Amino acid sequence: MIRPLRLAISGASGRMGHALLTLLDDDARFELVHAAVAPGSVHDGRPVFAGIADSPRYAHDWSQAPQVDVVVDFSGPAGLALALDHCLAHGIALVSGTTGIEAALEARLADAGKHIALLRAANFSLGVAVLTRLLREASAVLPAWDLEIVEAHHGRKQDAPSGTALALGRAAAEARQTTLETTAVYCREGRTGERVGGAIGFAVVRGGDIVGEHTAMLIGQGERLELTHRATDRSIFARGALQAAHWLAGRSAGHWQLEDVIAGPR
Ligand SMILES: NC(=O)C1=CN([C@@H]2O[C@H](COP(=O)(O)OP(=O)(O)OC[C@H]3O[C@@H](n4cnc5c(N)ncnc54)[C@H](OP(=O)(O)O)[C@@H]3O)[C@@H](O)[C@H]2O)C=CC1
Ligand SMILES: O=C(O)C1=N[C@H](C(=O)O)C[C@H](O)C1
Repeated sequence: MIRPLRLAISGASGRMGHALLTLLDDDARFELVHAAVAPGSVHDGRPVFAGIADSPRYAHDWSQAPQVDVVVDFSGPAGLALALDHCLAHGIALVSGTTGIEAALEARLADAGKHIALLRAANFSLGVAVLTRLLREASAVLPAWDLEIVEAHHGRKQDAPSGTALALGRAAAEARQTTLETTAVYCREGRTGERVGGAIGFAVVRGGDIVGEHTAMLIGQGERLELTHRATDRSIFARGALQAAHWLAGRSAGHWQLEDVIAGPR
């Protein structure tokens, strides 16, 4: 019998942590061995699975972690930085869905690919992977149409625009042989003047319990194409991340993509 992979979750007490733990209940591929939370978290020290005698406990301290095969991180920039330290120190594969990362941590992550297997995605759903492909194609076929990306999320989200919106914008920009750095418009207010040709605009909605919605609007003269993805359940992200973790554990160092996982075994 193949032993289950020893899994650590970074951000285990959060919304995505909860979605991951719910799926793990019924997934023999993994054994949860560490459940990382923030220093000072109210969950620190509590059992992860209430009523189970030998349940792992939430812990802020990675030095308490036993041997781990793969870490799945949905925490935030600070939590990801701590998980990354641990993965680099012990040669552990890392799957991360954390978004809103600043340049210094991006640079550390870029370098980490030389030492560990790393797979990051702004969105682990299958539907958004397909949306990205469709947008790439539509943007290339309709290069002169105006592109606006609208995203909506729950009121507790910490970053904007969402990582997914930025990734969609990047994919479209690439298909048009340009970059987000030169085309993105993140904010419009007051007397903005006319829309700049070739701009990729972003608009952000926050409120209530919206799980995550993204619409790419390609706007021409007399017609408009809209590509929309609506997530209604976080389990779609959790399932994708666990699939990625199963695929990534034991792989060589490097930056792997969700597309590699979807394409199948190598
Ligand atoms: N790629 C994708 O498919 C998706 C990505 N995301 C991204 O995942 C991230 C988390 O989202 P969500 O679950 O909604 O967030 P939550 O705020 O619900 O959860 C965050 C979790 O991270 C923990 N945490 C916070 N700071 C630290 C720290 N310094 N060290 C260790 N752990 C820490 C929190 O612990 P505690 O609260 O106990 O203190 C909590 O468990 C965000 O960046 C979000 O954008 C979300 C959904 C899908
Ligand atoms: O914070 C969230 O909730 C989500 N974040 C991701 C993002 O920033 O794109 C993915 C998903 O839309 C949910």
